[in-house]
Amino acid sequence: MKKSQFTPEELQGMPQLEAVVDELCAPESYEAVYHQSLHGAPMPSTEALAEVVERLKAALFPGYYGPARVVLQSMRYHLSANLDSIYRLLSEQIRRGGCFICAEFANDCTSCERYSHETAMRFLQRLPEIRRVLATDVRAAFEGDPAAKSPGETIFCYPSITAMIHHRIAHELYRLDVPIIPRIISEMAHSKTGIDIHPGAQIGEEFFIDHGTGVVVGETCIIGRGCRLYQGVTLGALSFPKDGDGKLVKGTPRHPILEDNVTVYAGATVLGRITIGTGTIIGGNVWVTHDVPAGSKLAQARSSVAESSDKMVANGRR
Ligand SMILES: CC(=O)OC[C@H](N)C(=O)O
Repeated sequence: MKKSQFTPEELQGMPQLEAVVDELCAPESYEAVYHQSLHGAPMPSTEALAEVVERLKAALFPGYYGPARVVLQSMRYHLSANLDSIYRLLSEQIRRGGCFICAEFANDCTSCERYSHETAMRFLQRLPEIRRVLATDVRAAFEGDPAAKSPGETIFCYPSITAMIHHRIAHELYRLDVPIIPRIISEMAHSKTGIDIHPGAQIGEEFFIDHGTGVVVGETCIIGRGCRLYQGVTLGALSFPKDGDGKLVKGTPRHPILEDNVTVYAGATVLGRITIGTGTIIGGNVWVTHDVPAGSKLAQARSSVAESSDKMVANGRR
């Protein structure tokens, strides 16, 4: 007889494992956390979407991303093959996103196949405009940072450009009402850069976030052209209104509007549906919850100088 592969101790554990399985299979345990795929569509794949974004980066910035040796004579061939792959991969992910939301809300999604191909194509048709706007972000990064030695350095190295590539892709998919995929793409950039921009945020041309870590830009923000943020800036909501049933009201405009050429320095927090007028400069760590007229300069109170460093230490010890 063949010897059991399990030790006596392992076999003794089996009934206990079975009890765990029983509990996890009870409807009251899984109901709130179980996703049933619809029409054979599993959840969107983060791996496939990462490939879509990498391929889009190669299409938008040839030579910087994707095949390193792109020459002008071969660009059409690289691009055509790449766009063909993106079209197929993205259609499938859009289909999965559509089926995901239908499963969540028990909708009927019989046209998901046609919807996903049409939507992927409409997105691809926006690529030339996405590239045009991203080129203005690159210019803003190069012209806005004395430490940047060339526009190419910002394309290849700057978290702001990584975040904006993801954002401008995600925002177009969001505008096309694609469920969940835009958010997955935004969160990829968030993990990579520490910059958290909701795909719904409307951001004008020539946008630059210097350094970037800890920046948060909320869903209903509207940002004009030529704005600049530094690390740790929050453009957030001030309150969370609830409906008669005590449920959070979703989707209402609740984040700031920054008019053109606004600069917000490190650590500042700007909250609520307020308007920050053109050309305003908000200093580091300032907290703003009211409208600000154009051309304002907001600064934190100056920190006072201690009488002497000896005294500071002595006071600290007492
Ligand atoms: C950025 C921010 O305000 O976050 C709070 C919340 N997620 C909201 O969107 O309102």
